[in-house]
Amino acid sequence: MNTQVTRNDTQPKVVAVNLNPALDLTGSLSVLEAGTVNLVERGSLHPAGKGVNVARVLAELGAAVTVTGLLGTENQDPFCELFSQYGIEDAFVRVQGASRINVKLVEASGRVSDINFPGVTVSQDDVAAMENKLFELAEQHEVFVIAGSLPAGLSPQVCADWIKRLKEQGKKVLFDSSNQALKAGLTASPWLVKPNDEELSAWCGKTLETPAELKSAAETLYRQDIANVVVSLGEKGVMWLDESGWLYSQPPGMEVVSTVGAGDTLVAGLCWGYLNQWNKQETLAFATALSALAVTQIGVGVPDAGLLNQTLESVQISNQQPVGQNVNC
Ligand SMILES: Nc1ncnc2c1ncn2[C@@H]1O[C@H](COP(=O)(O)OP(=O)(O)O)[C@@H](O)[C@H]1O
Ligand SMILES: O=P(O)(O)OC[C@H]1O[C@](O)(COP(=O)(O)O)[C@@H](O)[C@@H]1O
Repeated sequence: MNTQVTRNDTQPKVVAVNLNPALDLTGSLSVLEAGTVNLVERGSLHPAGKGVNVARVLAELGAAVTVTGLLGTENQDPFCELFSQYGIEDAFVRVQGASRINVKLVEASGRVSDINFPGVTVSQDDVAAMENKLFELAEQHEVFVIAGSLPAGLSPQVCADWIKRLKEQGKKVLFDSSNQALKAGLTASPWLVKPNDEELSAWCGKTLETPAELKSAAETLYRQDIANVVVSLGEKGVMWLDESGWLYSQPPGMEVVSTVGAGDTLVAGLCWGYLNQWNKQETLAFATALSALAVTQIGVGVPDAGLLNQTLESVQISNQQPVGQNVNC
Protein backbone atom coordinates (compact mmCIF):
# COMPACT_ATOMS: atom_id res chain seq x y z
CA MET A 1 0.00 0.00 0.00
CA ASN A 2 1.35 3.41 -0.94
CA THR A 3 0.38 6.03 1.65
CA GLN A 4 2.13 8.78 -0.32
CA VAL A 5 -0.10 11.77 -1.03
CA THR A 6 -0.71 12.15 -4.76
CA ARG A 7 -3.85 13.39 -6.50
CA ASN A 8 -5.16 10.64 -8.71
CA ASP A 9 -7.44 11.90 -11.48
CA THR A 10 -8.73 8.41 -12.27
CA GLN A 11 -10.35 8.00 -8.85
CA PRO A 12 -14.10 8.47 -8.42
CA LYS A 13 -14.98 11.98 -7.22
CA VAL A 14 -16.36 12.33 -3.72
CA VAL A 15 -19.05 14.56 -2.30
CA ALA A 16 -18.90 15.13 1.46
CA VAL A 17 -22.32 16.21 2.73
CA ASN A 18 -22.48 18.19 5.98
CA LEU A 19 -26.06 19.28 6.57
CA ASN A 20 -25.33 20.92 9.93
CA PRO A 21 -21.71 22.15 9.93
CA ALA A 22 -20.08 23.65 13.00
CA LEU A 23 -17.22 25.75 14.16
CA ASP A 24 -15.53 23.75 16.90
CA LEU A 25 -14.47 25.83 19.88
CA THR A 26 -11.95 23.66 21.71
CA GLY A 27 -10.74 24.49 25.19
CA SER A 28 -8.05 22.53 27.01
CA LEU A 29 -8.03 22.52 30.80
CA SER A 30 -6.62 20.22 33.45
CA VAL A 31 -9.93 19.09 34.99
CA LEU A 32 -13.50 20.14 34.16
CA GLU A 33 -15.77 20.71 37.11
CA ALA A 34 -19.46 21.04 36.30
CA GLY A 35 -21.36 23.82 38.05
CA THR A 36 -18.34 26.00 38.75
CA VAL A 37 -15.99 28.46 36.99
CA ASN A 38 -13.45 26.61 34.82
CA LEU A 39 -10.38 28.33 33.41
CA VAL A 40 -9.37 27.23 29.93
CA GLU A 41 -5.62 27.07 29.37
CA ARG A 42 -5.59 27.01 25.54
CA GLY A 43 -8.39 27.56 23.06
CA SER A 44 -8.94 27.28 19.34
CA LEU A 45 -11.84 27.87 16.95
CA HIS A 46 -11.87 26.05 13.62
CA PRO A 47 -14.35 25.02 10.92
CA ALA A 48 -15.55 21.46 11.41
CA GLY A 49 -18.58 19.21 11.41
CA LYS A 50 -18.51 15.61 10.26
CA GLY A 51 -18.71 16.17 6.50
CA VAL A 52 -16.27 19.09 6.58
CA ASN A 53 -13.78 17.01 8.57
CA VAL A 54 -14.12 14.08 6.15
CA ALA A 55 -13.65 16.45 3.20
CA ARG A 56 -10.51 17.94 4.69
CA VAL A 57 -8.90 14.56 5.42
CA LEU A 58 -9.77 13.19 1.98
CA ALA A 59 -8.47 16.33 0.27
CA GLU A 60 -5.22 16.15 2.25
CA LEU A 61 -4.86 12.52 1.19
CA GLY A 62 -5.20 13.58 -2.43
CA ALA A 63 -8.86 12.90 -3.31
CA ALA A 64 -10.93 15.19 -5.52
CA VAL A 65 -13.57 16.37 -3.05
CA THR A 66 -16.65 18.53 -3.29
CA VAL A 67 -18.33 19.61 -0.09
CA THR A 68 -21.98 20.49 0.28
CA GLY A 69 -24.63 21.00 2.91
CA LEU A 70 -26.31 23.99 4.48
CA LEU A 71 -23.94 26.74 5.58
CA GLY A 72 -24.92 29.90 7.49
CA THR A 73 -23.77 33.04 5.68
CA GLU A 74 -23.03 35.03 8.84
CA ASN A 75 -19.90 33.09 9.84
CA GLN A 76 -18.95 31.28 6.63
CA ASP A 77 -15.49 32.87 6.12
CA PRO A 78 -13.42 30.29 8.07
CA PHE A 79 -15.11 27.50 6.11
CA CYS A 80 -14.42 29.20 2.77
CA GLU A 81 -10.77 29.69 3.76
CA LEU A 82 -10.44 26.01 4.68
CA PHE A 83 -11.96 24.89 1.36
CA SER A 84 -9.67 27.15 -0.61
CA GLN A 85 -6.58 26.09 1.41
CA TYR A 86 -7.18 22.39 0.72
CA GLY A 87 -8.56 22.65 -2.82
CA ILE A 88 -12.02 21.45 -1.79
CA GLU A 89 -14.79 22.44 -4.19
CA ASP A 90 -17.36 24.46 -2.29
CA ALA A 91 -20.93 23.51 -3.24
CA PHE A 92 -22.57 24.49 0.06
CA VAL A 93 -26.07 25.92 -0.15
CA ARG A 94 -26.05 29.20 1.76
CA VAL A 95 -28.72 29.75 4.40
CA GLN A 96 -29.58 32.76 6.55
CA GLY A 97 -27.96 32.95 9.99
CA ALA A 98 -24.80 31.61 11.61
CA SER A 99 -23.67 27.98 11.64
CA ARG A 100 -23.46 26.60 15.16
CA ILE A 101 -20.45 26.72 17.45
CA ASN A 102 -19.84 23.39 19.21
CA VAL A 103 -17.83 23.50 22.41
CA LYS A 104 -15.27 20.77 23.09
CA LEU A 105 -13.70 20.74 26.53
CA VAL A 106 -10.62 18.56 26.67
CA GLU A 107 -9.18 17.54 30.04
CA ALA A 108 -5.57 16.55 30.67
CA SER A 109 -6.73 12.93 31.05
CA GLY A 110 -7.93 13.02 27.42
CA ARG A 111 -11.59 13.00 28.46
CA VAL A 112 -13.69 15.22 26.17
CA SER A 113 -17.01 16.86 26.98
CA ASP A 114 -18.90 17.81 23.81
CA ILE A 115 -21.51 20.54 23.95
CA ASN A 116 -23.13 20.43 20.53
CA PHE A 117 -25.60 23.18 19.63
CA PRO A 118 -28.63 22.66 17.38
CA GLY A 119 -27.54 24.97 14.52
CA VAL A 120 -29.65 27.08 12.21
CA THR A 121 -33.28 26.31 11.50
CA VAL A 122 -33.63 25.81 7.76
CA SER A 123 -36.69 26.63 5.66
CA GLN A 124 -38.48 24.37 3.20
CA ASP A 125 -36.94 26.46 0.40
CA ASP A 126 -33.47 25.71 1.84
CA VAL A 127 -34.28 21.99 1.92
CA ALA A 128 -35.48 22.13 -1.69
CA ALA A 129 -32.29 23.97 -2.74
CA MET A 130 -30.23 21.33 -0.92
CA GLU A 131 -32.04 18.52 -2.69
CA ASN A 132 -31.46 20.18 -6.08
CA LYS A 133 -27.78 20.67 -5.32
CA LEU A 134 -27.32 17.07 -4.16
CA PHE A 135 -28.81 15.54 -7.29
CA GLU A 136 -27.03 18.04 -9.54
CA LEU A 137 -23.77 16.83 -7.94
CA ALA A 138 -24.86 13.22 -8.46
CA GLU A 139 -24.54 13.83 -12.21
CA GLN A 140 -20.75 14.05 -11.83
CA HIS A 141 -19.84 12.26 -8.60
CA GLU A 142 -19.90 8.58 -7.67
CA VAL A 143 -19.24 8.54 -3.94
CA PHE A 144 -21.22 10.38 -1.26
CA VAL A 145 -20.23 10.65 2.38
CA ILE A 146 -23.24 11.92 4.32
CA ALA A 147 -22.06 12.71 7.81
CA GLY A 148 -23.41 14.48 10.86
CA SER A 149 -26.64 15.59 12.47
CA LEU A 150 -29.50 17.42 10.77
CA PRO A 151 -30.52 21.04 11.32
CA ALA A 152 -34.04 21.81 12.56
CA GLY A 153 -36.32 22.00 9.53
CA LEU A 154 -34.74 19.03 7.72
CA SER A 155 -36.47 15.80 8.67
CA PRO A 156 -34.67 12.48 9.08
CA GLN A 157 -37.08 10.98 6.54
CA VAL A 158 -36.06 13.51 3.87
CA CYS A 159 -32.40 12.63 4.45
CA ALA A 160 -33.25 8.92 4.26
CA ASP A 161 -35.09 9.51 0.96
CA TRP A 162 -31.98 11.21 -0.46
CA ILE A 163 -29.84 8.22 0.51
CA LYS A 164 -32.35 5.89 -1.14
CA ARG A 165 -32.40 7.93 -4.36
CA LEU A 166 -28.60 8.12 -4.50
CA LYS A 167 -28.42 4.38 -3.98
CA GLU A 168 -30.96 3.81 -6.77
CA GLN A 169 -28.70 5.88 -9.04
CA GLY A 170 -25.85 3.47 -8.28
CA LYS A 171 -23.92 5.83 -5.99
CA LYS A 172 -21.84 4.54 -3.11
CA VAL A 173 -23.21 6.20 0.04
CA LEU A 174 -21.18 6.19 3.27
CA PHE A 175 -23.34 7.33 6.16
CA ASP A 176 -22.36 8.47 9.66
CA SER A 177 -24.98 10.06 11.86
CA SER A 178 -26.75 9.64 15.18
CA ASN A 179 -30.15 9.50 16.86
CA GLN A 180 -33.23 9.85 14.64
CA ALA A 181 -31.22 10.75 11.52
CA LEU A 182 -29.22 7.52 11.91
CA LYS A 183 -32.34 5.48 12.55
CA ALA A 184 -34.10 6.80 9.45
CA GLY A 185 -30.98 6.73 7.27
CA LEU A 186 -30.34 3.08 8.07
CA THR A 187 -33.73 2.15 6.62
CA ALA A 188 -32.42 3.42 3.24
CA SER A 189 -29.58 0.85 3.33
CA PRO A 190 -26.52 2.99 2.60
CA TRP A 191 -23.48 1.13 1.28
CA LEU A 192 -21.45 1.72 4.45
CA VAL A 193 -22.40 2.87 7.94
CA LYS A 194 -20.07 3.75 10.81
CA PRO A 195 -21.81 3.94 14.15
CA ASN A 196 -19.72 3.93 17.30
CA ASP A 197 -20.78 1.53 20.06
CA GLU A 198 -22.98 4.19 21.72
CA GLU A 199 -24.76 5.06 18.48
CA LEU A 200 -25.33 1.40 17.73
CA SER A 201 -26.71 0.96 21.26
CA ALA A 202 -29.04 3.93 20.79
CA TRP A 203 -30.26 2.44 17.51
CA CYS A 204 -30.93 -0.85 19.32
CA GLY A 205 -32.64 0.81 22.26
CA LYS A 206 -30.37 -0.93 24.80
CA THR A 207 -26.76 -0.73 25.92
CA LEU A 208 -24.64 -3.18 23.98
CA GLU A 209 -21.88 -4.36 26.27
CA THR A 210 -20.49 -7.65 25.08
CA PRO A 211 -18.83 -8.39 21.73
CA ALA A 212 -21.66 -10.82 21.00
CA GLU A 213 -24.27 -8.09 21.51
CA LEU A 214 -22.39 -5.64 19.29
CA LYS A 215 -21.97 -8.27 16.59
CA SER A 216 -25.57 -9.30 16.71
CA ALA A 217 -26.77 -5.67 16.28
CA ALA A 218 -24.36 -5.11 13.39
CA GLU A 219 -25.44 -8.36 11.76
CA THR A 220 -29.06 -7.18 11.92
CA LEU A 221 -28.00 -4.08 9.95
CA TYR A 222 -26.06 -6.19 7.46
CA ARG A 223 -29.17 -8.30 6.85
CA GLN A 224 -30.99 -5.02 6.09
CA ASP A 225 -28.91 -4.75 2.93
CA ILE A 226 -26.16 -2.56 4.38
CA ALA A 227 -23.08 -3.99 2.68
CA ASN A 228 -20.53 -2.63 5.17
CA VAL A 229 -21.22 -2.22 8.86
CA VAL A 230 -18.23 -0.63 10.58
CA VAL A 231 -18.47 -0.22 14.35
CA SER A 232 -15.88 2.01 15.99
CA LEU A 233 -14.89 1.39 19.59
CA GLY A 234 -12.58 4.29 20.41
CA GLU A 235 -9.19 3.10 21.67
CA LYS A 236 -10.40 -0.50 21.34
CA GLY A 237 -10.40 -0.20 17.57
CA VAL A 238 -12.83 -1.16 14.87
CA MET A 239 -15.00 -4.12 13.89
CA TRP A 240 -16.12 -4.37 10.25
CA LEU A 241 -18.68 -6.73 8.79
CA ASP A 242 -19.14 -7.24 5.05
CA GLU A 243 -19.84 -10.18 2.74
CA SER A 244 -16.47 -11.72 3.63
CA GLY A 245 -17.33 -11.74 7.33
CA TRP A 246 -15.89 -9.93 10.31
CA LEU A 247 -12.51 -8.18 10.47
CA TYR A 248 -11.14 -6.45 13.57
CA SER A 249 -8.47 -3.83 14.16
CA GLN A 250 -6.65 -2.69 17.25
CA PRO A 251 -4.75 0.62 17.14
CA PRO A 252 -1.59 1.13 19.17
CA GLY A 253 -1.80 3.13 22.42
CA MET A 254 -1.69 6.84 21.59
CA GLU A 255 -0.96 10.03 23.53
CA VAL A 256 -4.43 11.54 23.47
CA VAL A 257 -4.76 15.27 22.91
CA SER A 258 -8.39 15.22 21.74
CA THR A 259 -10.57 12.42 20.40
CA VAL A 260 -12.82 14.87 18.51
CA GLY A 261 -12.65 14.08 14.81
CA ALA A 262 -11.35 10.51 15.21
CA GLY A 263 -14.60 9.01 13.90
CA ASP A 264 -14.64 11.38 10.91
CA THR A 265 -11.02 10.49 10.17
CA LEU A 266 -11.89 6.79 10.29
CA VAL A 267 -14.70 7.37 7.77
CA ALA A 268 -12.35 9.34 5.50
CA GLY A 269 -9.78 6.53 5.73
CA LEU A 270 -12.37 3.91 4.79
CA CYS A 271 -13.47 6.04 1.86
CA TRP A 272 -9.84 6.52 0.76
CA GLY A 273 -9.34 2.74 0.78
CA TYR A 274 -12.39 2.35 -1.45
CA LEU A 275 -11.17 5.08 -3.84
CA ASN A 276 -7.82 3.29 -4.13
CA GLN A 277 -9.43 -0.13 -4.51
CA TRP A 278 -7.45 -1.45 -1.58
CA ASN A 279 -8.50 -4.75 -0.06
CA LYS A 280 -10.38 -4.90 3.23
CA GLN A 281 -7.29 -5.58 5.38
CA GLU A 282 -5.33 -2.71 3.84
CA THR A 283 -8.26 -0.32 4.10
CA LEU A 284 -8.99 -1.18 7.73
CA ALA A 285 -5.34 -0.94 8.78
CA PHE A 286 -4.93 2.44 7.05
CA ALA A 287 -8.19 3.90 8.40
CA THR A 288 -7.37 2.69 11.91
CA ALA A 289 -3.87 4.19 11.84
CA LEU A 290 -5.14 7.48 10.44
CA SER A 291 -7.88 7.74 13.08
CA ALA A 292 -5.52 6.76 15.89
CA LEU A 293 -3.21 9.59 14.85
CA ALA A 294 -6.19 11.97 14.80
CA VAL A 295 -6.42 11.75 18.60
CA THR A 296 -2.92 13.19 18.97
CA GLN A 297 -4.07 16.62 17.73
CA ILE A 298 -6.89 19.15 17.99
CA GLY A 299 -9.20 18.72 15.00
CA VAL A 300 -8.42 16.61 11.95
CA GLY A 301 -5.48 16.53 9.56
CA VAL A 302 -3.19 14.03 7.88
CA PRO A 303 0.25 13.52 9.46
CA ASP A 304 3.42 13.07 7.42
CA ALA A 305 3.95 9.74 5.64
CA GLY A 306 6.70 8.63 8.05
CA LEU A 307 4.49 8.87 11.12
CA LEU A 308 1.56 7.34 9.27
CA ASN A 309 3.61 4.34 8.13
CA GLN A 310 5.09 3.87 11.59
CA THR A 311 1.60 3.82 13.17
CA LEU A 312 0.31 1.57 10.40
CA GLU A 313 2.93 -1.01 11.33
CA SER A 314 1.62 -1.07 14.90
CA VAL A 315 -2.03 -1.63 13.96
CA GLN A 316 -3.16 -5.20 14.52
CA ILE A 317 -5.64 -6.72 12.09
CA SER A 318 -7.33 -10.02 12.83
CA ASN A 319 -10.22 -12.25 11.85
CA GLN A 320 -10.59 -13.00 15.56
CA GLN A 321 -12.02 -10.36 17.84
CA PRO A 322 -9.41 -9.06 20.31
CA VAL A 323 -10.39 -9.84 23.92
CA GLY A 324 -10.17 -6.12 24.78
CA GLN A 325 -12.97 -5.19 22.39
CA ASN A 326 -15.56 -5.91 25.04
CA VAL A 327 -16.93 -2.35 25.25
CA ASN A 328 -17.18 -2.42 29.03
CA CYS A 329 -13.79 -3.80 29.97
N1 LIG B 1 -7.72 6.77 22.41
C1 LIG B 1 -7.54 6.27 21.17
N2 LIG B 1 -6.39 5.64 20.86
C2 LIG B 1 -6.18 5.14 19.62
N3 LIG B 1 -7.10 5.21 18.63
C3 LIG B 1 -8.27 5.82 18.88
C4 LIG B 1 -8.56 6.38 20.17
N4 LIG B 1 -9.80 6.92 20.11
C5 LIG B 1 -10.26 6.71 18.86
N5 LIG B 1 -9.35 6.05 18.12
C6 LIG B 1 -9.47 5.63 16.72
O1 LIG B 1 -10.49 6.39 16.11
C7 LIG B 1 -11.57 5.55 15.72
C8 LIG B 1 -12.89 6.29 15.88
O2 LIG B 1 -13.04 6.67 17.22
P1 LIG B 1 -14.43 6.57 17.97
O3 LIG B 1 -14.28 7.29 19.26
O4 LIG B 1 -14.88 5.16 18.03
O5 LIG B 1 -15.40 7.33 16.95
P2 LIG B 1 -16.41 8.53 17.16
O6 LIG B 1 -15.54 9.75 17.15
O7 LIG B 1 -17.30 8.45 15.99
O8 LIG B 1 -17.09 8.29 18.48
C9 LIG B 1 -11.44 4.31 16.58
O9 LIG B 1 -12.09 3.20 16.00
C10 LIG B 1 -9.91 4.18 16.64
O10 LIG B 1 -9.40 3.59 15.46
O1 LIG C 1 -23.13 16.68 13.39
P1 LIG C 1 -23.02 16.23 14.82
O2 LIG C 1 -23.36 14.80 15.02
O3 LIG C 1 -23.78 17.15 15.73
O4 LIG C 1 -21.49 16.31 15.25
C1 LIG C 1 -20.73 17.44 14.99
C2 LIG C 1 -19.43 17.34 15.73
O5 LIG C 1 -18.78 16.12 15.40
C3 LIG C 1 -17.46 16.37 14.91
O6 LIG C 1 -17.51 16.32 13.50
C4 LIG C 1 -16.51 15.35 15.45
O7 LIG C 1 -17.00 14.05 15.18
P2 LIG C 1 -16.24 12.73 15.59
O8 LIG C 1 -15.56 12.98 16.91
O9 LIG C 1 -17.30 11.68 15.65
O10 LIG C 1 -15.25 12.45 14.50
C5 LIG C 1 -17.13 17.77 15.38
O11 LIG C 1 -16.20 18.42 14.56
C6 LIG C 1 -18.48 18.45 15.38
O12 LIG C 1 -18.56 19.49 16.32
